[in-house]
Amino acid sequence: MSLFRIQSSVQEVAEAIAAVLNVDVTIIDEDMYRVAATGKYKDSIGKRLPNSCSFEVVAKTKKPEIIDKPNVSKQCISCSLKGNCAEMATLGYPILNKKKLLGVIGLIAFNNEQKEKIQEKRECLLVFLSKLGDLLAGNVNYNETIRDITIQNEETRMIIDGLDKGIICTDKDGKIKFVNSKIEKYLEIDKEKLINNNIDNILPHLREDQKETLSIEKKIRIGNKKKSFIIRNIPVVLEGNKVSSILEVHKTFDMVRSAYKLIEGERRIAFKDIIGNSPKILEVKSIASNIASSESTILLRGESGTGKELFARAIHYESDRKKAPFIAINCASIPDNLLESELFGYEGGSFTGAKKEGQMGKFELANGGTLFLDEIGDLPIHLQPKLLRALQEQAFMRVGGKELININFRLIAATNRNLEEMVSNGEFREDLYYRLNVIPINIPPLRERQGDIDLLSQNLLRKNCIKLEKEEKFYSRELEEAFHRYPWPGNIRELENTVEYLVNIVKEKEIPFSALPLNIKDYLYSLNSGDWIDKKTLKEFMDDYEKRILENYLKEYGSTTKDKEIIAELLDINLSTLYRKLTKYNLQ
Ligand SMILES: Nc1ncnc2c1ncn2[C@@H]1O[C@H](COP(=O)(O)OP(=O)(O)OP(=O)(O)O)[C@@H](O)[C@H]1O
Repeated sequence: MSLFRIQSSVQEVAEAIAAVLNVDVTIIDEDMYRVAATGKYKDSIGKRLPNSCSFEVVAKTKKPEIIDKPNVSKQCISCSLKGNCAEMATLGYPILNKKKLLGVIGLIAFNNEQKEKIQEKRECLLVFLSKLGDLLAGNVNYNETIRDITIQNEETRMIIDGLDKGIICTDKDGKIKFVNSKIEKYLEIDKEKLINNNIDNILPHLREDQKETLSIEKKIRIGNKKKSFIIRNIPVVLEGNKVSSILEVHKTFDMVRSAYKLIEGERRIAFKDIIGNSPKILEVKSIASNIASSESTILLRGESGTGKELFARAIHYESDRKKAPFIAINCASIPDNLLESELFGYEGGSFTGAKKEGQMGKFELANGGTLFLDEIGDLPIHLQPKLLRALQEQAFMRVGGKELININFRLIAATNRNLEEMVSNGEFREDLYYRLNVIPINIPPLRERQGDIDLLSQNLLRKNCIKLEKEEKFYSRELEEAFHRYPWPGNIRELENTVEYLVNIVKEKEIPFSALPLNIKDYLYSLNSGDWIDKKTLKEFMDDYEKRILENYLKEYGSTTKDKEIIAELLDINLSTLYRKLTKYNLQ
């Protein structure tokens, strides 16, 4: 087969030999097919030789063979042409490539003159044919190397074409040598116009001289729009000199999505994950799932820990935006002076401490998806007009930026503050209030959803036993009663923490009332409401007393490290004992 790949060169070699020696020449491959031939056999190129012909013996033994009495010689015994062969003498020489047979060169005499030549010049001919065999083997090797490289190139091209990023390869002077199809699509320019063009004409100011990998964000005008890309410039350095560059071009939007998927992947919430079947929570779930696919702004209201963020996530993941990011930011947890750049991003060098290359804000990150602004009541008044504009125009400017950035996001805001009162006190802009309050959803506190307490507490108990690798536990009757009587000011978050605490500290299967954190027990004792509760033990009375003493000292002397040193000295206990007790009573 390999000789057929270079058939035209093989034919040239056959003709050259025939011209020099004035004999007929046939060259066959390892399967006994005639690859090239001169004279009588020219018409049989491509056909198989007669079965058991003498050249088959050469192929088998990989040794040269001269036959000067065809039809009668022992090598011709089993030839299918025996008795009818017109050949008067043959010389077969194996073509070997690293001991592997590629074929046979055969010289054939049809008259006495040719026969004598083969017989007389036998030694010379063997040397000559060995050189020509090497030449043909070299040609086959070369051809196979070229073929391997072509296949490899094609495979590499297909891999690079299949990447979900654009690739440009330039030489050391910035001339474009290669681009993949993604680049044509991103830049909306044909490959032909890119190849041999200089990169500076396509993506200017990339610091072509750099020798280490650099990433930059770049806005490029494509048609009448500016699009944002993140470009990684990777120099290819050989023996200390840059020989070419590979540019990886990502759509900023795609990068943000992939980063988001990495971080956010496991925090998907569906309405079915929101535990509760009290009529109040069922109603809220039904409203929320009905409006999940709408584009309108939602304002979630409810006390801290009632599940506002959980609802926001469920709305996002049940909306058409579910494949795009859900970006949450708590307006109360970021200092006023940083909030604007966190929300809207900034351009490089716009303030002291800013990154040179600038940074995206939450609005840009949420592009295509949902932005969840928690504690919206804490959004400083000076940022409120900017949020209002971004909401109305779906566009904004980065801090220090001059260009409007268009985005597409849905806003879900949440608060536990009385926004109406804030509006009338001038602390919250009325126009923004109305813009946010398009679909208000109130999430009831846990104390108003008594029916959900058992469901939630049982579910949390199971989850925590598994998480903390504890054997299965159950609540005592008093503890279940306590869960219902306690008003849960911290709502489900407080219930979650309480159950985790109980599973951590109780070794027995049954969790008793006495294991509850002191503040909850104190509250329930203070209710003084009947005999459902376990009686306080002496230890609990003593703990209460100790706690009250410590509270009074902290009130009187303060709670800095220095103050605590003074308190420990006055009470004549070690500082470490004081810290232990403060932790025990939740007074740190
Ligand atoms: N119905 C519920 N089922 C299961 N877990 C819940 C439920 N509601 C809330 N949680 C859990 O309670 C915790 C607090 O919920 P979340 O953060 O959504 O409350 P929030 O109202 O946004 O609180 P904050 O106002 O303090 O930000 C979370 O760990 C959440 O998973």
